[in-house]
Parts: sequence; structure tokens; C-alpha cells
Amino acid sequence: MPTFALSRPTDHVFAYGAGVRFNTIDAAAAVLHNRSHEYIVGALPFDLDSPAALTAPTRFVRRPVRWQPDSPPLPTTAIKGFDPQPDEHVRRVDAAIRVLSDPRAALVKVVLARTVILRASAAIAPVDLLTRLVAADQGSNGLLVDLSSAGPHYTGTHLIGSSPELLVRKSGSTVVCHPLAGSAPRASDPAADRTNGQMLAASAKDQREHAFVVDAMAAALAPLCSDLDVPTTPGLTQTPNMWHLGTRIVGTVREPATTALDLAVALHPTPAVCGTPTADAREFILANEGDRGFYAGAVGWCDSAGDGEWMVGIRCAELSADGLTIRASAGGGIVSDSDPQLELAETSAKLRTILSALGR
Ligand SMILES: C=C(O[C@@H]1C=C(C(=O)O)C=C[C@H]1O)C(=O)O
Repeated sequence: MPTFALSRPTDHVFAYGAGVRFNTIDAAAAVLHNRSHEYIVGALPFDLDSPAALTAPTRFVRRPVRWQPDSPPLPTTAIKGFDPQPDEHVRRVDAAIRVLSDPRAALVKVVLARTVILRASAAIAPVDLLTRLVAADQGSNGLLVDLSSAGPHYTGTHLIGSSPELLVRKSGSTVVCHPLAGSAPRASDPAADRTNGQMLAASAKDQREHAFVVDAMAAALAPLCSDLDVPTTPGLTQTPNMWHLGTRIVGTVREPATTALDLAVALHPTPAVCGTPTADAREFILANEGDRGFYAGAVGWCDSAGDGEWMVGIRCAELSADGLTIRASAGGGIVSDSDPQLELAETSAKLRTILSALGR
């Protein structure tokens, strides 16, 4: 059984075992810099004050081809509850809009999320849920992390998902980021679907939500990268369930010693999952939602040469150690002109990634 997997359109990584476990990023970064281990894999939490789930695996395999598995059957699941209830999420969005509309408040964007809790009729094997997500995604995106390194509370639990959002990839001296922010649901009717995409591309509110992310990422990258190419207009990205505004940012690392993990830590949490300004948004989220765990964190790998790839930890779920309980979370960026009911609908559309992989 892999303890880590990251599937992408052009390659996939599987890692096995846990040679050494790290619950702090500094400890993991140190072994990469002193080259005592060749690979680090795992997950960063949303809140960097919480434990990380990083390991030096005993085996790391990277194949330069797309993984296109068949979809295995899964046990059935039933919805057991919501955290918070949908009407409480709407209330929180309303409260956020009031703060965001106050000219004296520093906060201009905050990402609010909610969780659906499901119970399976029999244990779900982590790799089976991963395989279903990868099989269903047009980009073969998928992630799986054994979270045991984060401490007793996480022993045997897994984060499993299909994130479309590249936080950062470093290969050689080249750095690529592809932030997403600004969303619309896909529609089954092709004409309605095209319209949804076109309206998103033309939406001033979504362009604004997106610009907060690109600006923050460009500012975080500037000290670390030269030749930063930051397009001024976002493009459209699609997943099976969502349209997003996306911007591909490319740069060159100034210092060869900068690793993909260093870059991920410098960028995370972006305003795509937290908000603007970061500290105010984080405070708002912790006060309203509590601990997000590894939802809206980052998942990836890094080698001792500094190469690696980190995805934003979204469109994912935490699977309990007994394989029976699934907590799937999704959020959306709120700005002063957001509509609470549309924001609730947006989280429902984003939750479709996990719910449809569970056959719902
Ligand atoms: C926070 C999530 O998604 C993020 C928020 C988006 C938005 O607010 O439009 C879009 C893509 C992601 O960066 C999520 O899927 O849970």
C-alpha cells in the first residue's frame, strides 16, 4: 500500500513506507538541505502552526507517464452530517460579507469552507478511493497522503483527493505555479456549460477574487525568483465539476539551494484558500471554522536536488483509520459583493468531486 501518491497529467509518484516521520516542516526541510534523505513526501496543514504530515519514504517511484486506471467498486456510503450545517455556512458568509463591506476593516477576501461527513457500509481502502478519483478526472489528478506523521490524532488516517490546483512545481531552476480562484459550476448541456465558462471569464467579481491570489503569489515569489512571468489576464481551467479562472506563473529560482518545499512554504496559504490580508483571513477562519486539519493545506514531494511538486489540498477528504468515516470539505472565496446562496451552491458543486467518486 502506498503511503503517498501524487498523480498528474504527465507523470505520477508513488511512495511507500515511512523511513523517518516529521511533524515539523523545518525538520523535513533540514534533511533535504543536508541531503541525509533523498525524498520528502506528505502534506502541510492549512494552519502552519499545526503539525505537518511529512515523511522520508523507504521507496519513491516516479513514472513519467499519465496514470489512467480503471475505476474499482467502493462500499456504499450515507451522509451522516454536516460541519457546519448548510444554513450556518450561509450565516457565516453573510457575516463575512458585512466585515468585507466595512471600509474600516482590513479584510478584503476570505475563503469559507464546510464539511460533509459520510459513513461507509464497509471499510474503504484509501488506494481504491484515490483510483476512482484519478479515473474520473480528465487530467488524472489525484493525491493520497498517510497522515500518521502528524501525531496520534492522525494515526492511520489518509487525505485523499483530486486537486486541480498547482501550488508550485520546481524542476531544475524553473518554477511554475498555477493558482485557481473564481468559480462556476459545469453544466451537462454543452451550450449552458459554455455560457457558464464565458460568464465566469467576464465576471468582475471573480476577476477581483482571482487577482488577490495572483498578486500575493507574485509578491511571495519575487524575493525567491527572477524573470517572473505573471500574465495580467487569467485563463479558464475546467475540471469535471467546475470552471475556474487560472493564471500560469513562471519564474527562475535566484538561489539554486531553494527547494520546492521552501517555495511551497513561502506561498502557502495563498488567498485561494485563506484570503487577503493573509493574517486577518486566517484569524477569521480559525475563529469561525476551527481547525481545518489538512483540508486547504498542500500535498506534494521534494527531492534532495530541490525538485518537486506541491498541490493545494482541495477537492479532498480525510478518511478515518478504520476506513469507515469520510470528511469531505470545500470552500469558496468571499468578497464584499458575494451572494451567500451562490456561495453555498459553489461549495456543493466542489463537493461533487469526492461525492461522485463515492458513487453518490
Ligand atoms: C477552496 C477551494 O477552492 C479554491 C477556491 C476557489 C474560489 O473561491 O473560486 C477556486 C479554486 C480553489 O482555489 C475548495 O475547492 O475547497
